[in-house]
This record gives sequence, structure tokens and C-alpha cells, in this order.
Amino acid sequence: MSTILIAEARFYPHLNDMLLEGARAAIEAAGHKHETLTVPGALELPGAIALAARSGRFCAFVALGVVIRGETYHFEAVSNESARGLMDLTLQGFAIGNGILTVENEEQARVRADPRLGNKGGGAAEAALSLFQLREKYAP
Ligand SMILES: Nc1c(NC[C@H](O)[C@H](O)[C@H](O)CO)[nH]c(=O)[nH]c1=O
Ligand SMILES: CC(=O)[C@@H](O)COP(=O)(O)O
Repeated sequence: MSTILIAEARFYPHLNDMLLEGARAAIEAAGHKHETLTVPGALELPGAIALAARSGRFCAFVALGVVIRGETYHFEAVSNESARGLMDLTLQGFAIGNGILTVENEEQARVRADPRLGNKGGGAAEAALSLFQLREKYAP
């Protein structure tokens, strides 16, 4: 059994709670332990994961957050840079599932975050686990 770190950006707490529920359920169903850290927004997620990884305590990471389009270019900056940061870490060999929703409105986010509907938190956890398993197989 290994520990997976869930990093959550708590910008929209009620939506994040659903992502968290799905991610935790998927990790537990796979027989792993999990811990959760919280940061203010999605832009902090890659840095938080990079820092936590230095502890050497986690076999995989799940990034959870919700970015909803506003009036300015900020949406693109937060959406694209959080994804880029996570991908940079992934290509360095970290097993990371990206569960950051980038949506037009709250209803789109709700449908995707709800574990009984889109369950994107659970999907991100399963993606992290799949990369972890590949690393165990090819680069143990
Ligand atoms: N607008 C959203 C943000 N913005 C905040 C940034 O992520 C960041 O925390 C701030 O710029 C300080 O570095 N974050 C989200 O997670 N969702 C948003 O919709
Ligand atoms: C991520 C966003 O687009 C949003 O939260 C920021 O809104 P705005 O562009 O209206 O400042």
C-alpha cells in the first residue's frame, strides 16, 4: 500500500468537495492511502506538488481544482499554466492525475465534479494510479 497526495485548490469549496469525494473513493477502492493538502488556487498546484514531492513520501499525486471563466484573460492564464506546470512535472517522471476543471460556468463544473455524474476527481485519481503502475513496471 502506498500513499497518494491529493493537492486541492480550494477556490470553489462546494465544487471541490465533490472532486475530493470522488478522488478519495477511487484511491481507497484501489487499496491505497491518501493525504490532502490545500492551496488557494489552481496556479499553486504544480508548485505545491513539486514541494511535497521533495519529501519522498508519495508515490503519486492528484491535482484537483475548478477554474471558471470570468471576464478577463485570467481564465486562460490559470487554466493553461496550471496544466502546463502539471505536465512539466509529469514529464519529469512524477505520476500525476490532472483533475482541474476548466469550464464556462458553475453548472458545467457541478456536473463534472459530482461523483455520481462526471466524477472527474475519481478519473484524475485513476489516471495518477495508472502512471504510478507504469513507473513501477518500466522504471522501478
Ligand atoms: N480564478 C481562479 C483562480 N485564480 C487564482 C489563482 O489560481 C491563484 O491562486 C492566484 O493568482 C494567486 O497566485 N484559481 C482557481 O483555482 N480557480 C479560478 O477560477
Ligand atoms: C479564472 C477567471 O477567469 C476568473 O475567476 C477571473 O475573473 P475575471 O476575469 O472576471 O477577473
